Amino acid sequence: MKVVLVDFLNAYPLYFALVNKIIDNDIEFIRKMPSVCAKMLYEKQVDVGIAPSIEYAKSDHYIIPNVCISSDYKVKSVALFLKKPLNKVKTVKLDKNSNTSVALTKILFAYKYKIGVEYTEDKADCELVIGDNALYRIEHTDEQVIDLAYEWMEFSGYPFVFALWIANKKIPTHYTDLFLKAKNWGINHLETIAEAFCDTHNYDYNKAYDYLKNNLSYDLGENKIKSLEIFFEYAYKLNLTSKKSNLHFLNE
Ligand SMILES: C=C(O[C@@H]1C=C(C(=O)O)C=C[C@H]1O)C(=O)O
Repeated sequence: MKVVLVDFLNAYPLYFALVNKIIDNDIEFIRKMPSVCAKMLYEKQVDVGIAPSIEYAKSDHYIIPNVCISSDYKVKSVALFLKKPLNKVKTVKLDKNSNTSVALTKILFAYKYKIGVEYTEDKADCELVIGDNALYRIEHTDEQVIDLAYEWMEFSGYPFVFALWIANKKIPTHYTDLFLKAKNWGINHLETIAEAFCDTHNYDYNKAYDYLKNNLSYDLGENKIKSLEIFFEYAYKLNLTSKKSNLHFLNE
């Protein structure tokens, strides 16, 4: 079993216990940026992966139930950094590590802000940044920062789901059980995880812990499933996906 993992602090709680063999397993792990996780999963270079949620809507894959990377209010690490007031923004630079937040940005500009903008890879009036890069940038910027989980909550009324465990084929329940056990271990050991991250990254422990505890959540309950359905509907409406997506969970 080959599994690709998102190499951001926000994903650590889902796999820390597996990668460090706190929970015994025979899985081969690779860590990549989210957009690369999506590609590897799609090209079947791996069997399972943590991948941007929008990828599910582009595939005929399976969602592993009861687990995701989401935010119930503000996520902190998925943000627009503005050089101008929002109503003056004409160009938006996207983050090439992301797929889901790129789609979310496009949906918010089209349907919430109702501003026509040009998307670019170059310097722009406003920039989408995700993950650890966003956590660092927030510390050192005087730009206006717009939190995209908060914006989605205001727009849709639901907590946003950034990433899912996705399998590109049916896998034995033994493995889905391992992923759920790892999540449960992770959410009960956020101190250990924040500490391990700060040992290898130049980041403050209290901030890492606060981020994991208060900005992120990992259960995939009914309101988050509803949120995914609404997100996929808007993505389809905006031609970001080519089909209307029904959610298929493993072991159902
Ligand atoms: C919350 C975040 O979620 C990430 C955002 C993703 C995306 O935009 O495609 C994919 C995986 C998540 O780990 C973040 O990186 O800040």
